[in-house]
Amino acid sequence: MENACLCCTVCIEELSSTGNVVRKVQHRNLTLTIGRDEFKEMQLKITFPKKESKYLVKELLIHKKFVKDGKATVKLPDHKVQLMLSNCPPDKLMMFLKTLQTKLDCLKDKGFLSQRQKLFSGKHREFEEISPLTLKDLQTAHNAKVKATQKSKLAMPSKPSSSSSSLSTASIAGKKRTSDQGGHLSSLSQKENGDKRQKVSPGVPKFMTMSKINGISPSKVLAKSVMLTPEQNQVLEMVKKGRSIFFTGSAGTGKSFLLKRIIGALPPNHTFATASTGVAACHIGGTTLHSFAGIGSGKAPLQQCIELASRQRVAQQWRACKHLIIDEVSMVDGELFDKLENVARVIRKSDQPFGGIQLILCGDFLQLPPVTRPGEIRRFCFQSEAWQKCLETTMQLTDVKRQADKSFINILQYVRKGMCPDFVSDTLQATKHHIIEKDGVVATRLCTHKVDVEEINVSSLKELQGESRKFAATDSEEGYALHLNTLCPVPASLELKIGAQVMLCKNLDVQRGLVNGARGVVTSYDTKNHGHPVVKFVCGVTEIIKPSRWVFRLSGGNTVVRRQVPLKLAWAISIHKSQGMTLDCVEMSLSRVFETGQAYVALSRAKSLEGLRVLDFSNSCVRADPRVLSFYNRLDLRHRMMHNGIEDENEIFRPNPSAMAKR
Ligand SMILES: Nc1ncnc2c1ncn2[C@@H]1O[C@H](COP(=O)(O)OP(=O)(O)OP(=O)(O)O)[C@@H](O)[C@H]1O
Ligand SMILES: [Mg+2]
Repeated sequence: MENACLCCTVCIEELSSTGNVVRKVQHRNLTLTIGRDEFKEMQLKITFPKKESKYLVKELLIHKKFVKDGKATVKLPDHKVQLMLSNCPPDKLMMFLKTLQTKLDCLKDKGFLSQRQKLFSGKHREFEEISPLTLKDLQTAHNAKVKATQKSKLAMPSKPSSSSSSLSTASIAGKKRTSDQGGHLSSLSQKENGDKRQKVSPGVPKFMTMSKINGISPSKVLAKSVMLTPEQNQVLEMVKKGRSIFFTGSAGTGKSFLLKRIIGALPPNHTFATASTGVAACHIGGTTLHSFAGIGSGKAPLQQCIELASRQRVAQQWRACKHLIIDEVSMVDGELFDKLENVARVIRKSDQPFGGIQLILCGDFLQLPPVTRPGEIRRFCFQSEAWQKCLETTMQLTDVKRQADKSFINILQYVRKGMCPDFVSDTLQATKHHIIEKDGVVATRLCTHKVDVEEINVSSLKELQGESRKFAATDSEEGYALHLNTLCPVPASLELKIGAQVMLCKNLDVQRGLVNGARGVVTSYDTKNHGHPVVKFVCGVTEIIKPSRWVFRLSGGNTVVRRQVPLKLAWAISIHKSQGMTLDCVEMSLSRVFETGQAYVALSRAKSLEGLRVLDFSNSCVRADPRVLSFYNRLDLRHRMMHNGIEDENEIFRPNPSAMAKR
């Protein structure tokens, strides 16, 4: 069972009775397996290259603050052992810990056998991998926690005493041994010979309680694990097989969404998530491709780029990389891609394509192209030599998730391909009469040019009556403000007034609609609590917006953190900056469109036709690059050919056999 096994780096720490580390040994690539013994009690098996160790698990403490970085600590107080796990695929680690916790909660609910009962049972030793987590398990664990919380509330003396003594005499009727569950009790251990509980490791304050880890309701937990569409799952499987892949699809088919899941499925120490632009990089929690590569703008001759990438910290990063993710690859210049491929081979001292790195590229070439200077010849990434050499598989996502309205999706498909039949232009022209303002939230204006954005936001803020408030970002390193301004969606200094139109730049609570791109208006400040802005969102939720953190990995591996209120002014944003976003209510002027794909990017940000207003639609803004169209036509042709004879209908290219053999 996939979630019962985890392969990662494990540092095994042996602890003294006071909780100090007395010995520690680090092992790479150990396998942890959750199983049951002959008494159906939980065992954690660690498989070393030449031996294995098994621990009976009755108590467990988990520190999972860094689970997103693929790290966690599992403490087994009964065995005085602490396992420091690192370099785990974050999603896998999360599910492993959830399985461990939930199954243990279920077992605790049933109670444990005594040593005596075990001795007299006469059973043979057994180890069986634990069964997959079911909704029933989650429900049982959840109920057990509720029950335990109620019991502990009832057992709680009116005057709380300072230690375990108030808890030590609590016993649970009908069970030989039950370690009470949930809440603070999960940080308590029991002695073998009774129901006495005492606090273990008072010196380890940051261990999570089980109730916190399992705090999500069972249905939500399972829903989260089945969220990918079948075609998204196919891509994920292909990535897991180690293929170098390009996956594409129209706007809103969930490419970036899937990338986040892919990142969660790969080992963090060897995975580098990048994108062609800062905004797109931030969207997937990564860095820019330029920042990763450490070759400046990449315009210098190849030899110079190699020298730049040979700097110790940059080279270390290139060597550590086994999986390179690039979002919005349509904006990566073909010449740059060829240079990167060359640099990768030289720095990694490998003749394999891209130095043996697995490439996971995603984007839509019918959206914005690479930025070029006037007079410069544009070369798309798919026209590069490296593309032909390195990419083994291309897959397409076809299920649009951003919009639900089929007729709007159909209109967008025409615009994407540079086509504008009458019904498309009639429908889009008619949107200029749409009234999309709601509850004081005005539509965000998408502008073709950056200068217009600045002007609209500054002048609109000025026009508002009332005092302005400034919110200053806190950066972990001084001197990075300018760099962070390009990477981070929030500015170093954010000026707001009551009535300011804002956009949320972070997913705060997806269930309640507080998602990246959600539009709202500042209604007041939370005077009781640091004066954080209070925002009323289009989705109907009013929320105090507290500062959030953004972590960026710089070239050379260092990280820098910006802490700022996750809002930005949203009277206007540029179409280039909007690439990758989903917007609630959006207005645009397309008369000065200057790029192929630009109108498509702007239009496809809207979640619905009702939430869209095009002020001046004309057919001339709908443009697609003929080279890109023929690239997609070739893909479609191969797709159709494969459809007849090949099982995997979304797979367009068969793998490049030479690249496969070498990896
Ligand atoms: N499997 C899914 N289930 C539910 N929602 C999804 C799924 N996949 C994507 N979405 C949602 O669809 C919207 C669009 O997804 P996303 O931004 O990843 O699309 P995209 O293909 O990257 O678009 P673009 O080309 O514009 O960057 C997001 O709100 C995302 O949360
Ligand atoms: Mg995207």
